[in-house]
Amino acid sequence: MIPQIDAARLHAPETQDALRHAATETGFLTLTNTAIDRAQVEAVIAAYLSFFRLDEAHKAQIDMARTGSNRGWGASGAEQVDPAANPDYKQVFDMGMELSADDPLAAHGLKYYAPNHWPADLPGFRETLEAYYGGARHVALDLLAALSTAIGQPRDYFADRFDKPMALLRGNYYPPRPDDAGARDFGIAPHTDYGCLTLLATDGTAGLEVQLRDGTWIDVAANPGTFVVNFGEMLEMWTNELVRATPHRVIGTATERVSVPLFFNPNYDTNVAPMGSGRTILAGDHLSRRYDETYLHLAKG
Ligand SMILES: O=C(O)CCC(=O)C(=O)O
Ligand SMILES: [Fe+2]
Repeated sequence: MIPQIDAARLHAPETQDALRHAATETGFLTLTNTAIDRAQVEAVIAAYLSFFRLDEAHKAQIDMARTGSNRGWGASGAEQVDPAANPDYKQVFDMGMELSADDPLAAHGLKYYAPNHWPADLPGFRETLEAYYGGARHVALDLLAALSTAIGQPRDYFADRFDKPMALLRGNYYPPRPDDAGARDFGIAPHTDYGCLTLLATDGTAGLEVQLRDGTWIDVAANPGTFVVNFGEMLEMWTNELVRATPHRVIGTATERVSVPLFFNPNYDTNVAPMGSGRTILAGDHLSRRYDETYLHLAKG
């Protein structure tokens, strides 16, 4: 079972127990009662839908395969998260943190702090996403503060490591599963997320499946206003594999579906080597390696 966490009681002893269990056993939890209400989630999902419904030529203006950045539109087939499967049939729209050119971190991680690409003629789209992005980062950071005490670290362990976060907000659009889709075709193939923490909103349509430790897949659904949270490979490494990165997938159904993950990662220059190891592995370098394996246009480039 997936633990449920009340975001208004993150530091209560029973929540801390549930959080530790979620992070170290299942790798997934659902989160209610955050500062982001149902209406705001519905608004951001509606904004993404209005973008994905644009014709291809319009979206192609900000196709990341053409612009070469991981901002803007990713067409169906642009990513392959599992080398044993075909490229995912989902479409995506990505935006993230922008830093001014004179910021020392901007020089490093152009990929992570690059200017966003916005579609032309879509009123309110940018504002809706930016407002949601700000709120989602707060929710994610609060949850990390609670997680750090739940796993025996100081409450502020993560705080100043996430003040210029490589935080990517994505809209995933899954069309109805194509009639000719086969066993190697997925909305998103089985994978673990690369980063630290993923805060996912969905439109309430079923589709997400999570793999339990015995290998079975279970459905996880959340209505707008309830979030699904999971942990990624970077945090797994950072915490000496105390926190688990759990495989998940979307095969897809006859119903179209929108989901909105915030991939929440620390500042580019954060040392995410296993705690206590004395090694240095920069968060940005770690992430780059995994991105290069997944975004087909980066792998080719
Ligand atoms: O759409 C979903 O429910 C999951 C999406 C996902 O796993 C991802 O974007 O990494
Ligand atoms: Fe994922």
